[in-house]
Amino acid sequence: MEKVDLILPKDFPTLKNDAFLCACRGQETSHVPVWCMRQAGRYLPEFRESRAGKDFFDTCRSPEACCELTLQPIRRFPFDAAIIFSDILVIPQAMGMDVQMLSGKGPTFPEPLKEPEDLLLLQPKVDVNKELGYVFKAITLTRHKLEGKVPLIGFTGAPWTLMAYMIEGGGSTTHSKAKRWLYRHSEASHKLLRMLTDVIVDYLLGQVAAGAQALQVFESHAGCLGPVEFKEFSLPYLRDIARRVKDQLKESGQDVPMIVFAKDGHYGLEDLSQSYYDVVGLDWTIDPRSARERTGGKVSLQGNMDPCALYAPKERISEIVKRMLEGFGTRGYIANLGHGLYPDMDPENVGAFVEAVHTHSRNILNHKSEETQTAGSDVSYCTHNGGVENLSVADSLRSLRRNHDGKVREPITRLSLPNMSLGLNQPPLRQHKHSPVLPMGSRPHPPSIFQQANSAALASQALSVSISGWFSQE
Ligand SMILES: Cc1c2[nH]c(c1CCC(=O)O)Cc1[nH]c(c(CCC(=O)O)c1C)Cc1[nH]c(c(CCC(=O)O)c1C)Cc1[nH]c(c(CCC(=O)O)c1C)C2
Repeated sequence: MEKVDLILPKDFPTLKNDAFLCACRGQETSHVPVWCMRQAGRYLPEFRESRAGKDFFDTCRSPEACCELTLQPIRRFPFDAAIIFSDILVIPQAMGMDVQMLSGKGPTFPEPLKEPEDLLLLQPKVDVNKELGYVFKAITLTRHKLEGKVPLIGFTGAPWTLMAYMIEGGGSTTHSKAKRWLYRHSEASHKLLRMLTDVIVDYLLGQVAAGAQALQVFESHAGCLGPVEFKEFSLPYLRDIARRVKDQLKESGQDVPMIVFAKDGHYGLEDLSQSYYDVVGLDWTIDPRSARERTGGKVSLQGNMDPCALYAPKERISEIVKRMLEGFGTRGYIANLGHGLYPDMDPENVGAFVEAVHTHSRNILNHKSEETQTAGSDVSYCTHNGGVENLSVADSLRSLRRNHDGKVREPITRLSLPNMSLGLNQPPLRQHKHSPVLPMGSRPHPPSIFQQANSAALASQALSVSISGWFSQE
């Protein structure tokens, strides 16, 4: 028996920094958590040294190597989360396809899928413990070795992105071979997407059983689909994955935050915010305020600085980060890049990015808490029996809790802020002198609530959470 087999997914060290997990759930944090996609990567000299001369997928199959590569960025920077070192293409391998990582070329499938008959060559049922147990071992080992410093994220590629690689045989700019299947062999495409979805669900559940504390689903090739194809070939499978994983975890009393990152999939933002995920990851082409408006507080957001901004001088990085934080607000937000780090990036600038997120967000939060103390006496919160209690804005906001389906968990009667009030089908309420209250019993046109609530949300940086309560309780 190998040493790593004796390390079990239990008795994990206590988590010391839960900012990332709290932000995923829309809860308050003392700073905005930050991590970077591809934080374990070639921009780090220690990564290049560890990987030198070794085959990429041999490295992926070594739990000790994956653990070491995952920990390297955590030792260097105060990231708020670690992501397990692996690759999305281990799934096609588990389904029986040969995938090699060729230097200078990237992932290559010597025998990609060409026609629908080729689906018969794939394993119809994958035993993830047998085929991908090495990833689970890497997760368990890493979770122990992290010593509770930060949570560990597990991940997978989404069905469409994996399908694209399996048909293209590697990276592509047009994805024309894979898209040919969508237009020409739509039934076979759905069959393949369903097969992938089944493996992915088992794979993600296996990652959680091994110790993953959050899960990210990468739909890296969403951008080459139009809105219609996205709705048919990507969204239903992304939804199915989150629903099935969440449902099965619920049965064992677990709730693990799930993040969906559909790169360049702007048109899917509203749909993705109502797809059982806790967090929607954004690339840099979306404006933070507009993303908040379009997702209406139903999910937390993650992203979205242009990775190339890391080529800027440190002072400029700091300004860009500040603007990004002002756009997203500090609650229900995880700072990240809009895509992965590139190999030629300067680790020092990555450090500057992390520091800027922590420093600016702490400043904003400290400033906000001073304002909240002043605003506290202006806030009235009406209880169920019609009484009125005075609560601070912070208390009122704290009592808003989201479920992953976007519904407010605790019954909120009304939340009044100096410039905004929301009523939720409750007994007659008294109007606070500073609060223009929506008339009881009226059903204002949703967009008008949206506009009002959005300006309040921008001011308070959290109110948007209650908008979903309004709609879900109607
Ligand atoms: C560091 C690395 C990885 N994969 C590859 C590399 C570079 C090659 C090397 O080090 O030798 C090849 C590697 N693997 C892949 C590519 C992209 C090829 C292409 O389509 O152009 C390359 C060069 C495929 C891949 N692999 C992944 C995605 C989804 C994210 C994204 O959109 O970038 C994709 C598309 C996921 C992935 N891949 C990796 C991680 C590790 C954790 C971390 O982020 O720190 C993750 C999450 C690790």
